Amino acid sequence: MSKIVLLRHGESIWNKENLFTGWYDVDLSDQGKVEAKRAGELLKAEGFTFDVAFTSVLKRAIRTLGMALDELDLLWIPIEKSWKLNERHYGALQGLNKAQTAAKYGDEQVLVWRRSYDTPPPPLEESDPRYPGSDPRYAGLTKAEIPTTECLKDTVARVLPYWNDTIAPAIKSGKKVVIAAHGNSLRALVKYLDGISDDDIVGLNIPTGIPLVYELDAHLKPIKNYYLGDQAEIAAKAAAVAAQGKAK
Ligand SMILES: O=C(O)[C@H](O)COP(=O)(O)O
Repeated sequence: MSKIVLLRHGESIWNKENLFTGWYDVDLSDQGKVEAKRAGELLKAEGFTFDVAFTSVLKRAIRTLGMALDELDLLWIPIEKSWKLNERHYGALQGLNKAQTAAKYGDEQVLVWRRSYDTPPPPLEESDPRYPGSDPRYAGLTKAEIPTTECLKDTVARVLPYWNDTIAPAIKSGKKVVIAAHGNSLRALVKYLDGISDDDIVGLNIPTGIPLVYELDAHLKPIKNYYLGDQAEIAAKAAAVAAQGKAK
């Protein structure tokens, strides 16, 4: 049996302001830093240790991982960063306020953009300053790999090969693994691990800064999964994520 930990970054400044973020590289809010430290404390209290860590190329996930590893005195372990663990690209919605977008287009439309499996948000033009094509961290990507928008299906299509080619072999070799990533790149992974249907994934919301433990069998099939911490508080945090896309 292997145990892995999935960790969504702590609250970011744009989470706090309720803005669609995607590939925008925003830092943690003060609350997000508290959450990241707390995640490390929880992992330490439960006796977790790690041999290798995987994260995205976005600072909110990298910083969360660093702060959690610092609590565990594991800042020295190898950290592999990949764009394949980035947040889902939010296309032309990036930078817009979620509640205001719902007030303009309706709660239902925003739910489709946020949570449907295969309907992407409106795309960016390549001339848009938000297009990631000239960002040096994506210099190694092919044109086809650089998104102008993504639905969850598109995110699964990059997260899953990274899981299969890089993360799963590390787990199978006996390494203890932590993955610090994002709400939707982790939804992509959880959908795959738990075999969640395209319809049911709409209802899955992952709270910020809470360690999600998966116990896996020898074939890396989940035996069980659970969040560390106060379960009522975690459920309230997940419900708050769901409510971010409502006009109110
Ligand atoms: O990119 C974002 O805005 C968030 O990290 C995830 O947003 P969502 O919960 O609206 O999909």
